[in-house]
Amino acid sequence: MTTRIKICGLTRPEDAREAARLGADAIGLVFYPKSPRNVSIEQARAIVAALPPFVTVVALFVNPTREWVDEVLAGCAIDLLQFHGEEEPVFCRSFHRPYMKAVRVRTAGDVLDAARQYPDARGILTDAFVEGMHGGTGTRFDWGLLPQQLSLPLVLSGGLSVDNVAEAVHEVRPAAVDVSSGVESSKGIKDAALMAAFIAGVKHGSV
Ligand SMILES: O=C(O)c1ccccc1N[C@@H]1O[C@H](COP(=O)(O)O)[C@@H](O)[C@H]1O
Repeated sequence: MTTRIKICGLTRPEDAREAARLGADAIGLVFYPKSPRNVSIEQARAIVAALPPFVTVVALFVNPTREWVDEVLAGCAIDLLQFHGEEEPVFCRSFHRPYMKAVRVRTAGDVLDAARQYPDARGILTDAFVEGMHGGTGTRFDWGLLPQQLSLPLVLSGGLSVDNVAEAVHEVRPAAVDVSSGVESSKGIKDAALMAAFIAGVKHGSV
């Protein structure tokens, strides 16, 4: 199976265009005001308009209100929701859109528990646990905590970079990888050379 690639935390149309040109399957837009990568609906619309067809647009939220998710969905062409906080399953599914649930991994049971709790999610995204932060920290976690088998597709994230992504893909065999910090020159600004090397690393690790 091809390992799909999501580049998250874009804030500029030109970075989205470049990510797609290089072969990213999905891009992520952060709708979380506390993030340095937060975008407005207007910014998001401009980013989405820069994309060619067949690139999945993911909207990332952390404990949003229903009204905020509805406003984003009404204002911008979103394909998939990514919930990164403590959102309940009933909330995640209530938008009638495909969604992923993120889990910040501390114990071997965390990912299995999440798959049991969110059986209708399109995937479980695993991130590092960093006290007081919800994600996008550039921190990796112990991949040995991940289950060998999971009922849902596993999206590996958390501190992935050009230096470790081939090893990560080779070792974990995730359905997809998600990266933000590891391909940035500064927060929210993606580096074309790093994105290219990251995507090459995924391909290298997949063989
Ligand atoms: O990118 C952010 O600022 C962010 C904020 C709050 C929650 C999640 C966030 N990003 C996601 O975190 C993971 C790991 O990112 P990194 O590669 O370690 O920087 C990834 O899924 C991002 O989409």
